[in-house]
Amino acid sequence: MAVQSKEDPLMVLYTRYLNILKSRIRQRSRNTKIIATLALTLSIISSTYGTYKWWKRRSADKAEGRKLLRKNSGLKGKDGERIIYVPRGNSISKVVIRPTKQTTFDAHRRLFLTPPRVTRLHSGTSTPAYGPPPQTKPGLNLAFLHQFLSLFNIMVPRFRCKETGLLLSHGLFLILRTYLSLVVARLDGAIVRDLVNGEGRSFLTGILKWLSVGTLASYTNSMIKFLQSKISIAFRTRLTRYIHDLYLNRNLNFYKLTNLDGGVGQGADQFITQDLTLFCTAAASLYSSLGKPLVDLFVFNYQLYLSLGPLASTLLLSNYFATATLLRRLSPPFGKLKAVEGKKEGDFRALHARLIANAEEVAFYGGSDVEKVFVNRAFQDLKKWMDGIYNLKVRYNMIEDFILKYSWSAFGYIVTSLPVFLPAWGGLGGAQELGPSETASPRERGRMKDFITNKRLMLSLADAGGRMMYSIKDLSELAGYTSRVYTLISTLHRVHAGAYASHRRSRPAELYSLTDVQGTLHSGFDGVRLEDVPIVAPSLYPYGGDELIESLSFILHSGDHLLISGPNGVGKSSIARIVAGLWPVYRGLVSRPRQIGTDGIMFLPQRPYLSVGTLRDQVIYPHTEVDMRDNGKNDHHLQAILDAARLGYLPDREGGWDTRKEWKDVFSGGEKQRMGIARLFYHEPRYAFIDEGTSAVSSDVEGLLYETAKDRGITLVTISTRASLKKYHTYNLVLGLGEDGYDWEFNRIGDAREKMGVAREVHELEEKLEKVSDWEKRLKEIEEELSKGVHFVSMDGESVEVPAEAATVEEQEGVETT
Ligand SMILES: Nc1ncnc2c1ncn2[C@@H]1O[C@H](COP(=O)(O)OP(=O)(O)OP(=O)(O)O)[C@@H](O)[C@H]1O
Repeated sequence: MAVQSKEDPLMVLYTRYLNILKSRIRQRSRNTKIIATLALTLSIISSTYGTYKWWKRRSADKAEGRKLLRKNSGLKGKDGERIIYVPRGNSISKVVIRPTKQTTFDAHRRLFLTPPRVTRLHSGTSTPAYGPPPQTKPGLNLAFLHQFLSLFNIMVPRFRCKETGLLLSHGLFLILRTYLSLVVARLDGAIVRDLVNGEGRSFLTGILKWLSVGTLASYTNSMIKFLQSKISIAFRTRLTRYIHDLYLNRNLNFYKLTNLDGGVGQGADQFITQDLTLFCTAAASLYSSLGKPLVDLFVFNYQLYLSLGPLASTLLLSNYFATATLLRRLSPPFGKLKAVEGKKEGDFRALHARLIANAEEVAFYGGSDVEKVFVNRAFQDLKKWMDGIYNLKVRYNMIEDFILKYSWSAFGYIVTSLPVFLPAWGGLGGAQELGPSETASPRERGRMKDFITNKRLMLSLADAGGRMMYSIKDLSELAGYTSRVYTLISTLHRVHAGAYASHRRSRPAELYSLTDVQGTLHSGFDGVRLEDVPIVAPSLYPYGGDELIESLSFILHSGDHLLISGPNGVGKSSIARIVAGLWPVYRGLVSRPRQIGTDGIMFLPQRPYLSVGTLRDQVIYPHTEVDMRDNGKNDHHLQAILDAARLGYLPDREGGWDTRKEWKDVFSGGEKQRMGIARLFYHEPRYAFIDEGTSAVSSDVEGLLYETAKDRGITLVTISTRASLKKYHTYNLVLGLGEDGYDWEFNRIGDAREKMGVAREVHELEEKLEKVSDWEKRLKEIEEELSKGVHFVSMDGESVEVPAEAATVEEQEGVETT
């Protein structure tokens, strides 16, 4: 057959361009040749010098990394980038993490919050506000295309980036593999022909060629797999960093996402850890499972067109379309099924995470049985869903397998037989059949070679087509993962931008919902000020929150310490949440210092938090060791701080500053609270909110801690129900007054109003005490009477006095007491 006997097209191209180059060089003058040689030498010297400088810089980096590796290597570079050194075998590699710029988020907001109408992801309101509405089912539709392209913008941010390089080299290897498959198909045919012809020399050469092509093909195959994994991890790195930048930033999106928005349910952990990984793996594998077969389809179809003729090509193409249409119709909605599976996995995982976080409490209550019921129920739910998916899959796989493997191969045999049975329609193969008649035997051998080559091509083609068809399912599953990741990122954008709009344009926003935030949080004030601020416990979007206090106003300057007191659940901690920016300011104005922590304002939460890391990290949290050293502090300072917080024994007890433990299990309740106070002493903020920060600390130590904090120039805002703390404060904000408990009072401790308030309180207490003493008196009288004896009236009306100890016996015998 002519095609197989032709020279390799790649070799033809190579020889042609080599000859052109040689002839051009020959035509040049002597001077030009000298100049060109000089230029080449210069460029070699300069690139060698460049490489030498690069190598020196790299060695210096490595030396720096080795020095910093054992310490916390979170160095900060320009533009907020972080430099970390990671051990890699015997060497160390430097990783620079650049934060995503605000302008990038602004540019992407359009993609994630205002999708084009045609995708039907848009909610229809004029104001851009929502992530995908629930009615958009994940599947092979325009919404999927939009979501995937939006994510692609993050995964491959510019043309000149690492990911483009990876995709291009992956593409090159895919083309190389297709080319090698062609070479293999030809070789296969040639080897069989030589074997049948009994040409030993050609046969051996064929085998040698086969082995060398095989080596190259194996290398290509493993490179394809390697690059596929590299693409997957590169995509994952881009997306994870992007999500982390959006999730963990100054806007406190990680808190707001679950506590205020609720768009992603229980939390983002499942989305970030599992769904994102599945999405990246599916996206990277789809590139090769769609890209390679697509290249194969074109190349092999063309080859088969040449050798089998137009009829065969038409038949093959119609076969593809028919199969794709049929499978698409029969395919269950894998995208939607996968998205729901992801959610159920998340629920199950969340229950386990919750159990780990609260293990001690559950153990004290002996709650293992009920917790088991919860986790088993969640697992059962997940299992049922997955069983359903497997049942659907088994039916679909059966049909898919039959069509792609057996009916396609039967069809393949028919197509390859075209040159034999229908030579006029059989392309070059047919032409050979119609050619001048040779002896029967060489023609048969030629047929065999052609048949084997064509069969191999058909097999590769069937494989390519099959993989394309299989990827319909993969594509649907990818649509499910895409929808999950897109939902997370669009919800994060919504939280980040505060882009909330009323669901119905005609209806006004619900009172105290996220669409009804009209207050201002002003940071940059030297003090804490609230002006007509309602204290509202928010509900999840789009519902309205509960008003705890209608309107609160007070102002606090440096040096004036404030105690916020009142009954439980009245809204004391809520004030701290509003000032910290965790909850929205629905109305009025809240002013506070700009900085959080050192030189600004700091909040010690009610539940003490201990981070992962060393003992040192616990004291300096949220600083890192590098920050600590930048601030001119060292371990001696930290020791003095621990001494002041009455925790000076900790480094010895725990084995030094660099000890790493699960600190939340190591420290006692009081130690945890004192660690919070130690952090306060380390950061020395101008203002500090302490929410029940010393409730587990003995009162003598508590007093010392308060005095030390004040001596260090920290203005305290203490939230507590302990009246004994009054003596360390200047002002007292009392909540929960009045009949309904909605009133409040802000008094200077010790002034006339406060004294009146205290007198009133004392008076109320005295009244209560009087009542108690009346009751005590009465109780005494009863006891005395009982000890004297009890008068009983017998059944016949006579009064009988019975000693106390006998009374119960008489009672049992039916005597009525008076
Ligand atoms: N994350 C939250 N989302 C919605 N409502 C909340 C949230 N946290 C607390 N609340 C509600 O806000 C109200 C006030 O809570 P807050 O913690 O301010 O009370 P508190 O006065 O500090 O009580 P305690 O003295 O018990 O600490 C409570 O009714 C509570 O249910």
